[in-house]
Amino acid sequence: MARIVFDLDGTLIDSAPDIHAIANATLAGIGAAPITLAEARSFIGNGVPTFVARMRAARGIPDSKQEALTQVFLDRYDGAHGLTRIYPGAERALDRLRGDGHALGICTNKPERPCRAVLDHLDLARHFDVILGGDTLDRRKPDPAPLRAAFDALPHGPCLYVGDSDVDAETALRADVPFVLFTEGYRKSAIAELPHAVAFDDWSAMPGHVADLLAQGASTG
Ligand SMILES: O=C(O)COP(=O)(O)O
Ligand SMILES: [Mg+2]
Repeated sequence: MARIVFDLDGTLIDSAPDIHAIANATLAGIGAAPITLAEARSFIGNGVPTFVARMRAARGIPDSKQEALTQVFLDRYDGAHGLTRIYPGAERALDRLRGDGHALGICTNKPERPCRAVLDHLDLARHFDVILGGDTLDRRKPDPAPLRAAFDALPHGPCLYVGDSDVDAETALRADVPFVLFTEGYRKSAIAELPHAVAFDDWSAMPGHVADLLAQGASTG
């Protein structure tokens, strides 16, 4: 039985529309022009402070506004799940993986409170034995510490990390665990440029890939 840890935004859920909406509400609060959904998607992956810094840079907003904008953004984040959708097939895949006896966890750069709020809203929290957000520890991905902490909280077994982004690929590499890449999320690089043990674009095929990987022994205990 394996320990399988998942990224959240762009991996299990398409949350960019909600993040886009709170970004634009935050910008509107200071009379700044909105960003596009494509821009919002491209700013996701390194946590809220980096998202806000990228958003400011895109609209020429000075560094002096970083802290205040981050606070406004965070204040809106807990309730930001009305536009978020689970990727087709992802919930069945989680059911199947749990049915196969694997222990599941979350390691995301989304702050822990909005992470737990959206998982509760979508009734996904019950699948996970450990949840680490971007602010749970004092370091976030691509630092491997949160991913290692997630694996440490699960019963011993081979480890896999499932994510969608360049940040996730780097985190897995630095934590020395095989990376399973979901190709339909918010990655910036080409698939071939991201180190991965296996890539998939359809969640219904994902548990089969996991079974194959584990059978090959391409995982660490
Ligand atoms: O909040 C972010 O920037 C990204 O979140 P993720 O780690 O779940 O992709
Ligand atoms: Mg992601």
